[in-house]
Amino acid sequence: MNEPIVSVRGLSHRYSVQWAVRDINFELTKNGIYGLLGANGAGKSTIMNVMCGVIKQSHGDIVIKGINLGEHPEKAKRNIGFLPQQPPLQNDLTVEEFLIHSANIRLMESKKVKAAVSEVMSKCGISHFNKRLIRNLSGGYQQRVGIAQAIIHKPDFVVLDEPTNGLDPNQILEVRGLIKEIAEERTVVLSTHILQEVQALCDHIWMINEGSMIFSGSLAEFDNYIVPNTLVVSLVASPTVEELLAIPGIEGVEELGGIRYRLRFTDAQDVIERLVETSVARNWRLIEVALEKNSLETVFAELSKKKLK
Ligand SMILES: Nc1ncnc2c1ncn2[C@@H]1O[C@H](COP(=O)(O)OP(=O)(O)OP(=O)(O)O)[C@@H](O)[C@H]1O
Repeated sequence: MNEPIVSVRGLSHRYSVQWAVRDINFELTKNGIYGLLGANGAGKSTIMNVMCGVIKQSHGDIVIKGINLGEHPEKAKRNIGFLPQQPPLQNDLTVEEFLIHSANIRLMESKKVKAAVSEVMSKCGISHFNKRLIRNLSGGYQQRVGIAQAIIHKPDFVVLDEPTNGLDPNQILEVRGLIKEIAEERTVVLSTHILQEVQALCDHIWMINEGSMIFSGSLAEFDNYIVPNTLVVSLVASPTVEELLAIPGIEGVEELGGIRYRLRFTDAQDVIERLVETSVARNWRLIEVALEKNSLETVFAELSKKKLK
């Protein structure tokens, strides 16, 4: 197996008495977009700040491309690009001046700075604003500058804390497009509290609740993690609610109007078989059976109540 780009081992952090993050573990070996999903205050920014060496964790290790961040911060940080929740922009500088400043902070070789600034402005679609003061850019373009400063030194690992927060719908689409491009050649971890964001962008999801990781998997796994427990049926003969409730395994019936019903059950396979048998025996004329898929919102609400085993 390849050397992991990032390993997070037993990461815990507390600011004062309360633990903000408890025992987070993961390893990333492939490029792509990894989404850290959680409600406000779940612990996302804490994890990101620790992974980027902005705050020092109470316990655990962060290893970036084989380099322990706690032991060799300067060396490890050469491989990390970070866009914090509050982008570190300097409003009185032009885009170009600010990116030169960012390259210098990253200790880039001075002869490489000019080309790197030009390349990153082109990549982020901000070349035409090179001489504009950052304060005079729209929110979407400011965010592009924030992303540009995060990748100017060509890190393999890029961390973006709520990168589309506060942007309008068009800006969100543009910034998401840019993130996808960046992830083609890098490992990107982003945080969000918006389910649609992970759906639109991420190859892998972690869900954080009250500082603990409660889910880790693909979007499809996330969506299917909670097995559906309702189905919708159409019965031409319109049986009564009591008749349907009499079928073993059906725990609730909701009339949807006309000949349609929503049935809540415990075991899908058994219930469907019994329903078909009963329908044939009583001539109910079953013409539709559809399992209802959980919406991501439902999964989110359910997972928030669970803890990862
Ligand atoms: N500097 C700090 N001092 C004390 N407590 C803090 C500090 N920063 C965060 N916390 C607390 O740690 C917990 C996790 O916060 P964190 O900012 O990591 O969550 P988050 O998921 O990023 O939320 P948000 O999306 O609102 O930023 C919260 O209870 C928060 O109040």
